[in-house]
Amino acid sequence: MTQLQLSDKLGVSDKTNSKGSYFMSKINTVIFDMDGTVLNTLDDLTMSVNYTMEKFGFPQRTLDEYRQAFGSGIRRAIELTVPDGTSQEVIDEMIPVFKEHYDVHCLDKTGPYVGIIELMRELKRRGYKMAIVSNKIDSAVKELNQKFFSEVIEVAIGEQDGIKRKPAPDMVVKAMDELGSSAEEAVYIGDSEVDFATAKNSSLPCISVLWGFRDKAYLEEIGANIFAKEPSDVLEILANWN
Ligand SMILES: O=C(O)COP(=O)(O)O
Repeated sequence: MTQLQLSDKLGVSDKTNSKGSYFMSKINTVIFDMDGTVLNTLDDLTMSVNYTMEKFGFPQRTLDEYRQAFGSGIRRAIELTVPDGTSQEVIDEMIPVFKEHYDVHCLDKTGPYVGIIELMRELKRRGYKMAIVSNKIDSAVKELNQKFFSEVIEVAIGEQDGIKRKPAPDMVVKAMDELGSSAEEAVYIGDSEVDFATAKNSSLPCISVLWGFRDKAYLEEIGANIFAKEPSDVLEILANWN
C-alpha cells in the first residue's frame, strides 16, 4: 500500500481531536518494542531455543509455549522452558549456545508484521522520531534493525551489560536521550505485560498491539487499555491525541 493510500484508508490527514488529559504536550516520539511488535521472530527463536534444549538433553517445546515465554529476554525464556530444578549454572551454559545459533539463524524466517514498514514510513513522513527498545540480545537487535528498519529507525537498543532490561525504564530513557525527546513527548508500543510495565515505569502511555505474543484478554487483565488491532490503528490513535 502506498503512503497516500494508507492516509486515505485511515482518513487521518485532518484529525485534530483533543487528546486525553494524560497527555500534556504533543507526541512526537514513538518507542517500539521489537519481538512481537515490529518483527515476528517467533519461528527463529523457537528453532534456536529448541536447538539449545536438544544439546542439553531437555525436551523441546512448541511455538505456542515459547510465545508465552518470551518478553523478558533469553535468560528468562530459558528458565521458563527447562525442566524444574535445572541449575543456574546449566542455564549459564545454555545462553551462549543459544546466542551462537541465533546469531546465524535470526534472519531465517523473521520479518516485519504486515503494515509495520508502512506505519513507520508514514510516522517518519509526519516528523515522528522513532526508536526500538528490546530485551533481546543487543547484537541481534542492531542486526535486525539494520536489515529491516534502517531507513526509518534512528536508535535501536537491546539487552546489554550495564543497563537494566525492561520493565526497568533505563533502556527507554536511553533511547529518548539519544533521540533528544522527553517522556511527555513519547509513546511506547509493545505486545506484552513487560512492555506495559516498561511504559508505566517510564511514565509513557502504552499502545498494546494485538498481533504479537499475547492475546487481548490477557493484556486487559494486566491493565492494558489502549489497543491497536493492526499497525495502521497507531496512526489513528496518535492523530486523536495530537
Ligand atoms: O527477547 C525477548 O524476550 C523479548 O524481546 P522484546 O523486548 O523485543 O519483546
